[in-house]
Amino acid sequence: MDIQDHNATARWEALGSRDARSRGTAMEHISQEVMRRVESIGPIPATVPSPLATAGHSTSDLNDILARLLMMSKRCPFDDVRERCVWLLQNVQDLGVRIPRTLGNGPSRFIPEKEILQVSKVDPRTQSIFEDAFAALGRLDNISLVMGFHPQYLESFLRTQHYLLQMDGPLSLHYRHYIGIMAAARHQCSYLVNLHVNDFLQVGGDSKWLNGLDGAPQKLQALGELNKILAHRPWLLTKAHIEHLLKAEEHSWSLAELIHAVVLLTHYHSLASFTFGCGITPEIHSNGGHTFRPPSLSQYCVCDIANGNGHGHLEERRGNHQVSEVSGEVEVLMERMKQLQECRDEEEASQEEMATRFEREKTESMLVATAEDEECVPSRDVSRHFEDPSYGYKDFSRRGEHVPTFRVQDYSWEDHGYSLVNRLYPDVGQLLDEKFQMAYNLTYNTMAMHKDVDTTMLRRAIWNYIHCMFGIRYDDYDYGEINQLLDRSFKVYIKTMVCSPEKTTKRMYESFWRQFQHSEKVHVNLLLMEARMQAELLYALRAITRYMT
Ligand SMILES: CC(C)C[C@H](N)C(=O)O
Repeated sequence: MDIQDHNATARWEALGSRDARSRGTAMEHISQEVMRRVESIGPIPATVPSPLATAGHSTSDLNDILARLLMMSKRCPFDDVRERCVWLLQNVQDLGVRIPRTLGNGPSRFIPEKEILQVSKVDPRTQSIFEDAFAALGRLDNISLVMGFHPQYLESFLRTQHYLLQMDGPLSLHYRHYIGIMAAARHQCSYLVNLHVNDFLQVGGDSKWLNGLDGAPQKLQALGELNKILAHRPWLLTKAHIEHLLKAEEHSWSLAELIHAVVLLTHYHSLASFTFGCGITPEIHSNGGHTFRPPSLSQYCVCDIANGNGHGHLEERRGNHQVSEVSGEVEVLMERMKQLQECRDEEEASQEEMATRFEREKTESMLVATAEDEECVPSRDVSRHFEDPSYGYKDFSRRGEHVPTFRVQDYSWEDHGYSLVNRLYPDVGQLLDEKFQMAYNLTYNTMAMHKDVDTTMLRRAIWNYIHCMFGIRYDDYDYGEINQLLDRSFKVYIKTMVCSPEKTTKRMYESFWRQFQHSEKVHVNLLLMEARMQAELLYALRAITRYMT
């Protein structure tokens, strides 16, 4: 059974059906084919180092199937399918074939697996969100599992993503996934690149395009420039860039197509931020998610070690020591919030003073160092084909760069961006708006162990700080608050995660907000991701509006 084979694919997809009978039939077919395939290879003693290597070409298909079964046995939200997959893997193993096991410890390198929701133990609402996600894409990915800390948000996120990728829209399906690949590759996010390479091939995309942007149609090649600017310096976008895409004679984009592309690009840039910010691990069934080797070998991935992520235990121990040093951190922060609240009512700074505070914060944010100097291991996956040597990442260091100020009074999401998107790509403006609001307003009124706290001020500071890094200014916000509420290590994390997400390390994740819950750090990631997406969108939409008028 070839995994790309159409019938086979349909059968895997049927495992996501809500109807238990269809799932049962699909599972029956899969079981028979797996067993047939195993028998055709013949019983292989488990002592042979790579048991399937001797059996030639067909083994890689079998390996893929086994990896997929392993993924299903852990991640399928339907109990019956999970149980059958475990049973099937056991049977295959009994025949003397080595089955894969998962590498790593769950969906995130930063968050212990036991703290993340288990598909088998969720409340009914989350269960149904997981089932929908599974039915739509035939998987429940690690991103969704980690977002599962915030089911309300997850629902809105998945609804939007489903609409952008699978529902009626200006762009064809393979274009959508290809644009996702281009965007994720800008940040060397092999996790997202791998996911969408699979999807791209599944919807009939041409594998030649995967050799790099040169292999893709000119129309997509032309999007490369927009992709780069949006990802790294969106304030440089002008109407000339838009005109270039819309007026290219043969390979031109329609306005509606361009909006679709822009939304996809910004969605995947910011999702790459989330992926690195939460240390999302490779999916079980893709490269790096499982291994056929026995335990003890390949404990660490070389790249983890190089990134300072290989010393889990050591860091944990060190972490415990630090807890005593930082106790009180939350209380100090809460005290500051209280004071700011009180002062707010007293003094009003002048307009000039407010503008100066913004400029100061913006300039300072440029100077916050990311992990630029740390060695970064070049990734060896498909994303390297998309790199453009003329646009090295070093060039994108924002240190000391002048970013012009963008006044929300002149162009805002609510008054301008939203309606432009809705006009050209119906419903998407609405979906994005709901998602932004969801992220912006989400609160449980908690701060670490404290309950009944109004965290508005803190969440506002985070959102506005990200927009400030992009030069976006709200006239009525006092940027002096940011310095009171966000400390240095938090700013380093934010800057890295937003500007060069691939450089986020476990150490950075651990060194900010040490007393907060993991769910709160994921919450922070949602704010960062959505604020970044909105900032990029604002620049792109403003350029489009300027072109149109
Ligand atoms: C990001 C956190 C400060 C959010 C906080 N736990 C809340 O419920 O509002």
